[in-house]
Amino acid sequence: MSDNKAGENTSVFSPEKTQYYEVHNIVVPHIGPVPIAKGDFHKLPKKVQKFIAKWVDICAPRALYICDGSKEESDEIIHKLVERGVLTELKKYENCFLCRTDPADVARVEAKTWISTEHKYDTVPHVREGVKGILGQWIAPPDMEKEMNDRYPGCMKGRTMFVIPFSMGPVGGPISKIGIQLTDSNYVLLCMNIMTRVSPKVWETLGDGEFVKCIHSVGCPRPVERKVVNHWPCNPERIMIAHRPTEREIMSYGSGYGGNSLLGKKCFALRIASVIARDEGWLAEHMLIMGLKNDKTGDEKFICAAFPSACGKTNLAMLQPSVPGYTVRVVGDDIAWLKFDKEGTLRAINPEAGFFGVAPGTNFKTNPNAMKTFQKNSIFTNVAETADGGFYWEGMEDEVDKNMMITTWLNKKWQIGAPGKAAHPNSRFTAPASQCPNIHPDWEKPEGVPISAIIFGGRRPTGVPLVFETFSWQHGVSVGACVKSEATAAAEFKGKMIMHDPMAMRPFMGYNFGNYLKHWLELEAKPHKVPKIFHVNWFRVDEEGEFLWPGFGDNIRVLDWVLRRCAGEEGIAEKTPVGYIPKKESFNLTNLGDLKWDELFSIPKYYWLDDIRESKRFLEDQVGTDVPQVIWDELDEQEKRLRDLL
Ligand SMILES: Nc1nc2c(ncn2[C@@H]2O[C@H](COP(=O)(O)OP(=O)(O)OP(=O)(O)O)[C@@H](O)[C@H]2O)c(=O)[nH]1
Ligand SMILES: O=C([O-])CC(=O)C(=O)O
Ligand SMILES: [Mn+2]
Repeated sequence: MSDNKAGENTSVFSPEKTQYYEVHNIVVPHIGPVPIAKGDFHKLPKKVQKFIAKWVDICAPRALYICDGSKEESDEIIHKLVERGVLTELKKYENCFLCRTDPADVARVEAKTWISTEHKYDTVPHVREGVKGILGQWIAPPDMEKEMNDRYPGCMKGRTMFVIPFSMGPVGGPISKIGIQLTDSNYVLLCMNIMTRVSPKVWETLGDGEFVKCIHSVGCPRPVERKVVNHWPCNPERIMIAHRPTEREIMSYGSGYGGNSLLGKKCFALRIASVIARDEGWLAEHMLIMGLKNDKTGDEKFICAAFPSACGKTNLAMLQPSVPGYTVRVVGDDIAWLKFDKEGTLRAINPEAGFFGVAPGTNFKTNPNAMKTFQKNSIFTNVAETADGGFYWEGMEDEVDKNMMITTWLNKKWQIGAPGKAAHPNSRFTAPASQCPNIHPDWEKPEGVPISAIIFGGRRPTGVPLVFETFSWQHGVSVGACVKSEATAAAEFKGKMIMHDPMAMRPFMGYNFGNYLKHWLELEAKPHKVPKIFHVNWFRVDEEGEFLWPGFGDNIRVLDWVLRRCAGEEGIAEKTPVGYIPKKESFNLTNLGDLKWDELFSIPKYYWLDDIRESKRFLEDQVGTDVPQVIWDELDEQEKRLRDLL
């Protein structure tokens, strides 16, 4: 790569030239001219030209393609991918396609995700000696440079480099941010077109301004050395998802899947954005946003909820109520950017433009709104296919003919009832949010919607009640800091272990978690009106392992109680050591049938005492001296309340 001049402290990635353009080529110092397949390179902002040139010089693609996010562009790419066998058309629907990945590339890889800052403790907390930190992985800049040098030079040989200008949040909105992703994956381009706002308008809005630099390569230059499985190039052994928050830069190598490759999502909108949010006084959170309009009064309230991956955000956001009373509409299903306005009201925007949702478990009973959203213009990854050109996954048993021939995600013939699974447990749909039948009319409102409640939750098979309200903002933050959940298929973990996932952000923290908690606590300052904080658990089971709560559409009953509490309704809550729980007679139980209320709401003293000790140990081990004193005080008080319990 570039030869550093003596004494000059530049990265090996910095080309010296600033003039890169010939009529049909971009000309870079080390590899010379590279043809421009599409787009007006010379019209791009200068900073962008420099960014692209630097990476063309390093990655050595065979051509450059500047995307415009148009329907024609997607159609052209889809056509090519269908011809090559990368995508299969799902003929039963309009403009829907199935993609099967290499089975070695099916989920986020947390063990290979890194953040690089000059000072280690900017990124990770003071973890106890000998303990492996789980709240982010730090890598020193020189080590990162070395890893990059081992991967990127020539990594796009024989492939096209796509330049994707995208906005997280409505283009030009006051809370929105711009990113530019370079990628050699056309699947990624298609999904980015759905998940973010890709448009030439981004160039105008950007001008000379700052943008988040996103570099992505599947790590499979041509001629390929690694066998390509399913026409899905990737390099799982060499995956590295790296972030430089100070430089607002993301470099992702080796994977084409989901949160590893759609860099606007977890990498930008959570990890990098949480750092920007810290610096600018707002929050970037792993939260859904939804609106609930009271049909009687017409009053509408919005709430945010943070659950770990594959724990029910998409389902709650799209909720179809099982009982009358509310009109429920979705603003976002995965990520919220929250900012206090001048009046001190907390407002949230959904930075995304699409849903990248878990397919298994989704059906017309559990989530009809999702089903209706992806009947057209959608991409399905690692689901199964029915003989009549439809999608199929676990949970659709009652919606497909029992004798239907099905091809699994692994391309094997299969029928309902046969052993094994038809779809990968982390298989996903990618669909435009605008197609959701209950999308909120204000979902793209640039200044966001006002938030009345924040809800934390996780998969807790035992001990944790269906819902409780925390006593204060500080208590709520301590509850968020202690969120735990059973592992799911969204990342590489196996088995059903209960893991800590504080604030549902464990895999997505962009900076020292202790400082993140301080930031949350500081937001309570005047004139900020902080919302109430709740905790929910849809996943408690009885002795037979059956869910105690029906979940899905019935979750409206819980939200009803939450909103009544937010409105200050008295007499509907009972105080317990962990928070307020509903009084049974105040809770909407109409048509619910048998419900083991006492079991669903019990707060077993010794379970909770163990839990709190374990949470304290977790914070001591993982966050150490960075834990704010307020959090210790809250945990001590909670422990005392539990001890006093008869
Ligand atoms: N029992 C039960 N299962 C649920 C409920 N809500 C969601 N699920 C199941 O949990 C799984 C994940 O749900 P999602 O809504 O996709 O979870 P998510 O939080 O959006 O996941 P990510 O997109 O990975 O962040 C699916 O298989 C759902 O069917 C519920 O209320 N009760
Ligand atoms: O990031 C991904 O691959 C999918 C996702 O939404 C999550 O894991 O929370
Ligand atoms: Mn989701």
